[in-house]
Amino acid sequence: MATQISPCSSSSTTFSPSSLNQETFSSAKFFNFSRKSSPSKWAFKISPKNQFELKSSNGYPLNAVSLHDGKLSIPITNSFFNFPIILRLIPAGFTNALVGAAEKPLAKEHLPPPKQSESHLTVTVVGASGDLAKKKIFPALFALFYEGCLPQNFTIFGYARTKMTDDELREMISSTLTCRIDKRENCGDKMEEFLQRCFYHSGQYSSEEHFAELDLKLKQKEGGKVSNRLFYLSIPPNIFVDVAHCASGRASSKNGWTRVIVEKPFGRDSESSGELTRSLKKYLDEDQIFRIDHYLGKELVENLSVLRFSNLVFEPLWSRNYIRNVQFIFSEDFGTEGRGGYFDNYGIIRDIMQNHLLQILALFAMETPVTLDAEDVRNEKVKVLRSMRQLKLEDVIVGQYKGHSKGGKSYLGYTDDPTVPNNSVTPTFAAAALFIDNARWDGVPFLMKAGKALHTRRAEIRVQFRHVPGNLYKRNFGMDLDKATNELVLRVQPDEAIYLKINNKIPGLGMRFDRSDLNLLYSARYPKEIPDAYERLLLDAIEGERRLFIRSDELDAAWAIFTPLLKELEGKKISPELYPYGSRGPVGAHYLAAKYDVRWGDLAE
Ligand SMILES: NC(=O)C1=CN([C@@H]2O[C@H](COP(=O)(O)OP(=O)(O)OC[C@H]3O[C@@H](n4cnc5c(N)ncnc54)[C@H](OP(=O)(O)O)[C@@H]3O)[C@@H](O)[C@H]2O)C=CC1
Ligand SMILES: O=C1O[C@H](COP(=O)(O)O)[C@@H](O)[C@H](O)[C@H]1O
Repeated sequence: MATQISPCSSSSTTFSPSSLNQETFSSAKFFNFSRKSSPSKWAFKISPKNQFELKSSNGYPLNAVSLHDGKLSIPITNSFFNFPIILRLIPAGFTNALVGAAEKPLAKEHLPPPKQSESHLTVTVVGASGDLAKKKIFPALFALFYEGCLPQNFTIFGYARTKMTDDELREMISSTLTCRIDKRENCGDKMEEFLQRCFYHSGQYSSEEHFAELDLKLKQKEGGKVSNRLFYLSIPPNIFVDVAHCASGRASSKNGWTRVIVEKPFGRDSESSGELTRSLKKYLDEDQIFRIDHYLGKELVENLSVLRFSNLVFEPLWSRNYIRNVQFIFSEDFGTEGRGGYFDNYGIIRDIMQNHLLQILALFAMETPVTLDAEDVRNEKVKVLRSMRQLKLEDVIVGQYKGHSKGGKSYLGYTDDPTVPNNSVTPTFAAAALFIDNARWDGVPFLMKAGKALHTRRAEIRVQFRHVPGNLYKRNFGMDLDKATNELVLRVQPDEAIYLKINNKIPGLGMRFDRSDLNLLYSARYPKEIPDAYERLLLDAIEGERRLFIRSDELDAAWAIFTPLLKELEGKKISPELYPYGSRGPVGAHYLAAKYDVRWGDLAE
């Protein structure tokens, strides 16, 4: 039986012990459950005669459970999954001091969350009038509401300088809300219900007074319940600290939690990032700061660890012994249109490589974490990032797109954008070779390639394996053994897929070979629409799950790899190689790969 559990909606699930990892016990047992709990944690084998009482450590009422025909049935409710909770499964008649003794006092952040009906969640989207808020944040909040993932009592607030009424905010966001293709029923009613929970407050980002006004409105909505407040800073980075100051001083919760999601960019280099962290920490504790990298919320990125750590066929191969190189490729088939002003101050290395691609690399290359808990995973990511060499100028090439006409249509070059200086040398494309100086990855090139205005939109991880030693069939491959190596591809987007390139005999009497794919195409295997990355990350922030958010020491380690290179590039005003809009990017990327005896895997496709 596959143990598929809808993360948020109410359901009653029956677990069949025979299909899961099994455990026999006769005394009280503790289980740490959260939405992320792996099915193996749900494993019980219990004598068929026993009656068990299920109790949660945080006061949630959970129905008693009993066994029927060796099956344990647990009612799962919204509240059950909205907060990580520890459950104790106690054999009937087992009254003991052990149960009490085993419970540790909980730290403030881990205090039992109050019952749903007694608490109220508010999500304040700061910068509500902006592009990201409209495009991603409000739609993700609606999707969570539709899925039953938001608590019973919640309110959404938009905050920005633009003058708007509540109705105008609703009007603005209503055009961006959609229901999933497979869930159209009640869509209109649900949207209306959601919109009625959305409100707006106009204010300055550095005005304590305006945040105090917001606080009053939040209190009104909370109606005396315990208040949990999430602020999403969807604003330019130069005002992050002002907002953190005002929100924490004048609009933070007095009796529940206050968390702040901070959007990238987290600084421009090691110094500015360190300064930003220090400034934020004047007003917020590290565990209140949720630095978001939305690539960590993408389905295939989340699956990377599952693929590697739960499949025996992969983990033993995951080292320099079998892997020749790893490639992280990001391309977009549009330019910086509309965001040129922001982009010119950052460039593609800061916009994509230092965060999205490096985060994926860290997940890919880290050692096995002790557990899947946030701190264990982030500890391993920091270790691998700190084992990386600082990136050198000779291991990087940069490019910038120029105008191009194709099929009677003209595409403007990067510097044709009126918000970009004519003489800008900001890279819109970069390729880099990175190295991890540890025992597992010594000498393996980790190549990155990221660009805007290229021929296609794509994000993928490609793992190229070594040649087969003493290959019996090498004559069949001719001179080019590279073409015969196995390659594992995780296509993050679009058309999520995992495929493995293998060599195969073409059926027939001869001995001719073919390169074929063992292909797991998500749309064919999993017909459900995949949630947007922002949904997963918002839900995690609401639940207090930090695993997919970036800790400050991870950020320091990430900037340490790129800062010297960025300074050199900018100090020397290195001119980028121009490439036509819609092309495959600068040819320098091929020379860089060739220097390490690598061929970009995406060229063959
Ligand atoms: N857009 C995207 O696709 C992505 C964005 N991000 C990050 O998310 C954050 C928000 O992005 P986005 O929505 O595109 O940003 P916007 O430029 O749209 O800014 C958001 C809001 O902030 C206010 N604002 C803009 N400029 C200033 C300024 N100079 N001073 C004070 N307030 C200002 C405006 O609201 P008002 O005038 O009403 O106050 C604006 O509506 C940024 O940090 C960005 O880097 C990250 C990934 C992707
Ligand atoms: O963070 C950013 O990401 C987007 C690409 O995100 P995706 O989820 O659409 O792949 C990129 O366009 C933008 O420049 C960058 O700031």
